[in-house]
Amino acid sequence: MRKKVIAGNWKMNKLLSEAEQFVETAKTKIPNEDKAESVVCAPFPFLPALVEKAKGTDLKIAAQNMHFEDSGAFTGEVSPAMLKDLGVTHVVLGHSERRELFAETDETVNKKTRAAFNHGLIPIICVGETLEQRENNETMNHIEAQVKKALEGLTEDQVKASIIAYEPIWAIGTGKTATSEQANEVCTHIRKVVKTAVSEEAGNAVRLQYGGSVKPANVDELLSQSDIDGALVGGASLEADSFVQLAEAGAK
Ligand SMILES: O=C[C@H](O)COP(=O)(O)O
Repeated sequence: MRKKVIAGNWKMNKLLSEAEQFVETAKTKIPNEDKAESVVCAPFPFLPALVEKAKGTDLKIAAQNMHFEDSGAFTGEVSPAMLKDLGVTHVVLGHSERRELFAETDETVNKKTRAAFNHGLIPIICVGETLEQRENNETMNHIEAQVKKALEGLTEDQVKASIIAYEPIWAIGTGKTATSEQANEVCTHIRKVVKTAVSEEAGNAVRLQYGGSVKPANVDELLSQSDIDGALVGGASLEADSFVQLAEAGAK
C-alpha cells in the first residue's frame, strides 16, 4: 500500500509572516505522518524559518527548484547541499512553469533528480502535456519520454523513493481539472513505463501525484483512483485550512 503524499506548491506567493502563520496553523492539524505525508513547497527565502517552525511536527518543508551542482559560480542559484543543510526534505523538479518560462529541459531535470538523491532529498518530478499535445494524441509518448529521461541513471531504490507528479499543463491554474479517469489513465501509463524501464517493484513503489486545479471538492475523487497516490496543489494550498482539508483527504 503506497502512502499518499499531499504537497502544496505555493509558487511565488506569500510574505514571510504569512508563510509562518500558515505553518503555525497547519502543523498541528495535518494528519499523522503514518497516515499521509504533508509537504509544503515554499520559496527559498522562507525555508530556514519554516523548517524551524515545522520541526518536530509531521509537516515537511520542500523547495520548488534547485541547481544540480553542489557549489560554484552560478549566480542566483541554490544548491542541493544548501537545501539539505537547512533541513529541507523534498524538492520540486521540472515544474512546467520552470520548463516553459525558465528553459528547464528533460536533461537538466535528470541532472537535478540525480543531484537531489546524492544529497538525500526526495524529488517531486513534474511531467505533463500541453493542450495541443493532448489534442494531437501525443500525451502518452510525451509523458513516457519525460519520465524515462528524468529517471535515467537512478538506482532502483532511488526510483522507488521518487515522487512523480502528473500535471497536464492545460489544467494548471485554469480551473479545468482533468477528469479522474483522464488523470488515472496517464498515471497508470507512467507506472507501466517505470515497470518496463526500471523494474516491476519500482513501478509498484513509485508514488504518483496528480496536479492541476486540485481542491478540497475534487480531491477525494482523484485520490480514489488506482494509480494516483497524492496531489501537487497550487492555488488551493495557499490557505492553511484548505491545505489541511487536502492533507486529511490523503489520510482517508
Ligand atoms: O504545482 C502545482 C500545480 O501547478 C497546480 O497548480 P493549481 O493547483 O493552481 O492548478
